[in-house]
Amino acid sequence: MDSPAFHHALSCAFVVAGAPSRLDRSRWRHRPVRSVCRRVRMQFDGAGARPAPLIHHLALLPGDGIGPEIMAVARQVLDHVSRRFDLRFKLEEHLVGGAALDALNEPLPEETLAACARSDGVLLACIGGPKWDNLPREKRPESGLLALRKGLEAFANLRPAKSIPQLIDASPLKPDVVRDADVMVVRELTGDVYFGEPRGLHYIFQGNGEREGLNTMIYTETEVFRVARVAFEVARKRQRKRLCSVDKANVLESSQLWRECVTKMATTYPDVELSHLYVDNAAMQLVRAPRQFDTIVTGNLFGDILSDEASMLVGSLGMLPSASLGDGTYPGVFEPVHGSAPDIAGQDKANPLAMVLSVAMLFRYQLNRSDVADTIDAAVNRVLDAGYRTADIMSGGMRLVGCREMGDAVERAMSE
Ligand SMILES: NC(=O)C1=CN([C@@H]2O[C@H](COP(=O)(O)OP(=O)(O)OC[C@H]3O[C@@H](n4cnc5c(N)ncnc54)[C@H](O)[C@@H]3O)[C@@H](O)[C@H]2O)C=CC1
Ligand SMILES: CC(C)CC(=O)C(=O)O
Ligand SMILES: [Mg+2]
Repeated sequence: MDSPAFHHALSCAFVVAGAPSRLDRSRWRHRPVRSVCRRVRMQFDGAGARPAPLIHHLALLPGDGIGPEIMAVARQVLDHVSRRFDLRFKLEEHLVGGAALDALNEPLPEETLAACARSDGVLLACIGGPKWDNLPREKRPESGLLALRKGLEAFANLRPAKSIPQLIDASPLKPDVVRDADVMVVRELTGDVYFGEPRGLHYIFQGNGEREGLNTMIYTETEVFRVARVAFEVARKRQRKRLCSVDKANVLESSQLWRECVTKMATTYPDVELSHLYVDNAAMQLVRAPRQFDTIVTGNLFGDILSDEASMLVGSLGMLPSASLGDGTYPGVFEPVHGSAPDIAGQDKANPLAMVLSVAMLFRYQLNRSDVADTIDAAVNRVLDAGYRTADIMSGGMRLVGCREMGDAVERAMSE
């Protein structure tokens, strides 16, 4: 699972037949060499000179709510990484979500998508908030997030939820239930009911004296095969090599197709043990006996819900990072699982660790630097060992800190 070759394969080598592109690449690829190639290219100062460090161009999207607070911590981590590993970053902040609506009346301005598309990796904090909740659908911050994922063809969202011994008491579940739980949710991210097709077939309609809301749940075979393939690859590299596909095939045609495609894909992966669960049962099993799960593959809607639920294996949404990956044409998006937490925004209460761990996933899955990722993961571990806790993971005898102090603690721990 941790071999550079595997992560390189995951982040850039999945060849997906028939994946339509919604970007005009020639317009946005200002630089001659693609991101994935840039990673392995050395830059030379001149004949006989020492190779200069690579410059990684990263697009940072702080977004809304607690977004700017946790993005500040991500920057701290990147600054430290830059010094310690002699890496050079060009960090560019761009607007998305409510912040973009306020400034430019668009939840995903074209320049933001273009900058992300030509970057070497995208770090996104979170978007949304009550201020924008009553806007028309296409003007909501959430539409900007969906358009970003779709625009970058980030169809596979890896959401690891691994119980952390130091946080066993932070989980509302019994220690005996969550201990050693280690689940990787692979959530399909650019299809399903969030992207009902044909475009425009989603509405609230006034007819016959009452309103009607409609969305369409659609999966094509191509969409299921490509995410299933990622999930089988992930499962294959894990120790237990088990994959559970979660659907609602007893009721939904799109789920029936999902199950057929995943089952077909399994013939290519005889070393991976495939099982199927209906989503209602899966939701119950996840809190009843989470250790039965290894890798889960599921659709966009079910994955959204199940991964928030899985955060309770660790203790807080504030601990869950994610990587949203495509076939390597565009960079991945590295983003916490949580939203903008308006209830605690601007109060220095947010847990920045999901964001920090998402930075680690950027190095592991996108920049092919598992050594840097390991350093960041280890620093988070040390900080928890030392007893630092934000309010969401606080338990008896620990040291309550705010977002900024947690960031400082991570930075110090990275130097140890
Ligand atoms: N990827 C994204 O940007 C997402 C955005 N959203 C948007 O976020 C807004 C709020 O949605 P909610 O349903 O409240 O979900 P949420 O994930 O923002 O918050 C749920 C609960 O978890 C807590 N929480 C979340 N992240 C935390 C952190 N890092 N540290 C400490 N506590 C944390 C919050 O305080 C809240 O009590 C909405 O506008 C929603 O659409 C929701 C989910 C994902
Ligand atoms: C706001 C949603 C579109 C996103 C979400 O809840 C998620 O990606 O987990
Ligand atoms: Mg969600």
